[in-house]
Amino acid sequence: MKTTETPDERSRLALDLARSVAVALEEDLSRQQRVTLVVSGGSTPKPFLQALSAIELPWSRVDVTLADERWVAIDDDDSNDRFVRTHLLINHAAQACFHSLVNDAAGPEEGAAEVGERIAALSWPASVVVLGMGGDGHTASLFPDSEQLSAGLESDETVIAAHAPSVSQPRISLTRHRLMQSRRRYLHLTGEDKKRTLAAAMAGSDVHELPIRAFLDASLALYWAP
Ligand SMILES: O=C1O[C@H](COP(=O)(O)O)[C@@H](O)[C@H](O)[C@H]1O
Repeated sequence: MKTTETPDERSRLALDLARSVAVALEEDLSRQQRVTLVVSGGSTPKPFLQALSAIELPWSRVDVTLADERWVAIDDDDSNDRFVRTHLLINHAAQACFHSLVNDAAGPEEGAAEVGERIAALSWPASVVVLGMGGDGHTASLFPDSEQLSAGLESDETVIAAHAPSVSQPRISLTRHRLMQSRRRYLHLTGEDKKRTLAAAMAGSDVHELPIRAFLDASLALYWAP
């Protein structure tokens, strides 16, 4: 099915989302010393991260981390770490403190305990979590075909190691439990295909079929453009 890209609408959406996130961070920074911002990887967030980076804020008091990560070297093209450093930790946001979801361990199973401790030590609830969604209804690295999906949706750990036949690299993901420890949650989507997936998610209730369902509550702010 054809998806028509409309860059202007996507750029406007990214700017709207960036402004909304910045207002939220500023509001929390007026009441507390440090705030936590959780962002997603993938391709969709690039213009949002760039727009957010250009907004003036007391960024040195903002801790940034990821909803999920591929267990690859931080200079790998597929690294969300690299993605955030390239597109968010620039301009004003270069002053933010970034907390990676990877370490030197051989794989996410070996590395998860240390990463989880480090991420749990940030200021929670997070001010803002910005989620993305794949066409299969996954969010973060909570994939419908993953053996670790139940753990990701139900465990009270901070992170889980995740594998799925549909993706080539091992992953590490914040759990639903940790992602829900947030004052504000946004879902940032583009394209007709994702709109259809979201509509399907809204029409049913099996979180194992479409994991994004586990996050669809009245407080989730939807940001979509064609
Ligand atoms: O694998 C991932 O995919 C989703 C969506 O990515 P996109 O490229 O379609 O924007 C993302 O939200 C998730 O964090 C990422 O690891």
